[in-house]
Amino acid sequence: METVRAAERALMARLPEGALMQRAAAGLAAACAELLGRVYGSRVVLLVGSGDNGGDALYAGARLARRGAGVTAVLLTPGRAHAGGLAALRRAGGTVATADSAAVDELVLRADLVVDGIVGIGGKGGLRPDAERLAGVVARSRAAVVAVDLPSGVDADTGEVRGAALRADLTVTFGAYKPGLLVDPAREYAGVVRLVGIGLEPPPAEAVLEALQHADVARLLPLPTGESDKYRRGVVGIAAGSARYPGAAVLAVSGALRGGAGAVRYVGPAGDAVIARFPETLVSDAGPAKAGRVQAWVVGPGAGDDAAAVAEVLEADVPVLLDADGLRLADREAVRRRTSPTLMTPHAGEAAALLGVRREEVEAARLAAVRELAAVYRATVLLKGSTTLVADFAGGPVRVNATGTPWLATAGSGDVLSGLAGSLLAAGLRAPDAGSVAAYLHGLAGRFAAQGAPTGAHDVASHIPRAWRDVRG
Ligand SMILES: NC(=O)C1=CN([C@@H]2O[C@H](COP(=O)(O)OP(=O)(O)OC[C@H]3O[C@@H](n4cnc5c(N)ncnc54)[C@H](O)[C@@H]3O)[C@@H](O)[C@H]2O)[C@@H](O)CC1
Ligand SMILES: [K+]
Repeated sequence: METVRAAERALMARLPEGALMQRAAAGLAAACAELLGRVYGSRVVLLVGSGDNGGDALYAGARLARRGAGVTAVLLTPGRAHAGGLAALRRAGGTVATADSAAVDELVLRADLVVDGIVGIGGKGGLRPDAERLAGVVARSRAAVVAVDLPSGVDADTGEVRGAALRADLTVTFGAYKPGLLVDPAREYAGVVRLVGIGLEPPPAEAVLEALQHADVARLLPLPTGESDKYRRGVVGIAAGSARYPGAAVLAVSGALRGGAGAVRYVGPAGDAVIARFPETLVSDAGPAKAGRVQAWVVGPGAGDDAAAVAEVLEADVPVLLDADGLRLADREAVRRRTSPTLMTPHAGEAAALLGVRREEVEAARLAAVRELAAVYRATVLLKGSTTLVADFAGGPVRVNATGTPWLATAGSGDVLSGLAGSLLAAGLRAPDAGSVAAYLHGLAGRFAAQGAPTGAHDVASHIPRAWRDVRG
């Protein structure tokens, strides 16, 4: 949050005191009014902490009170609530209660709207006991809940939620998206997120997270030119599958064929299954080192215990994508020594095994986990899951993928992703771009394939071309 704060300080130096808060409160009140539909006669409860987050809530409450809402501010730390905001609310006809008064629960339970202004980006640690108790009452209420800047109790910087937190239907955030609004588990607490501009633009180079949009992905897609032949467009090698798991090889190849490489070379024991489904594949049963030239390797999906193939691939002087069994079988030092890029694509369980922690710990702190893995392996890491993150060991913003859908949590879907990302590597994309573009296309393809119903991984792969066309407009 230091970036946001620095930008705020710079802007405030140029603006009359309170101007930013007034902009924030105006945007917040407008969003609340829209949610309420009819403001006049509605019952609004403001939960107000001791900082400027509470100030925003109080000024917005004053605006709603002036439009005829019955507004009560519940002060969690009486005596320390924002003085200007409190005066404005009183002038507008609002009333004030303290969190320990007996009537507060009833007030919350009967409200149409609860505005969570307990803490914003200045919050430290989880909710205090009185706030935690109120969060429980809010959860039982049928009121719509609007969080100011971010839901109180979530960590703005990391997306971690260490205890109780307010669950919002809508979060109105100011100036910039905070990581806690984009990364699970905190993201789940935020509901729909609306960004209100207050004239605050943190310098993009310092952003902690970034999310690619259609136009960004369109710029990164490898497109054939008049000069292209299949070798110039890149050959991707897939070392995957085993007698036990031939399907993983087929699915990885199905992703690779749709990723922009000019040809797909398959190496491993599932050649017959691959050829039967995709006759355009170049198949070899010699090891990766003897398979002929490729511009990138994918190793691991369904590979069983073929540690030799993983070691051979890691020696190759081209980009390598490590997935599934490949992650488990790869020697850490061999990965760190590599001079060509390495892209690792674990899910939370695999990431936990590599870091030597429990899966729950990775799920609770996804941002920290993806950064740490990237640093430990000197690699680019794509952490799959509810919010897919891509981090590079060289630092820079972590990319968060916005296109995912829970329907993608299906067997074999990761094999398709690894083939797709490997193909983009072979076509010349940098590892962070190959990972994030693949996640983006894969998420879109999953949405097109699912359309609200369960879908299989092969179907996701066959919708990748539609995702390309959608991105290119
Ligand atoms: N700085 C600015 O220019 C702007 C700030 N805005 C608002 O101001 C907020 C940040 O304000 P502050 O820096 O005052 O910080 P907050 O209001 O987020 O919280 C800090 C206050 O809460 C207390 N506190 C910290 N952790 C707590 C916890 N776990 N439980 C209960 N109380 C806790 C602290 O003692 C401090 O008084 C933003 O989130 C946003 O809502 C907006 O008004 C837009 C402009
Ligand atoms: K809040």
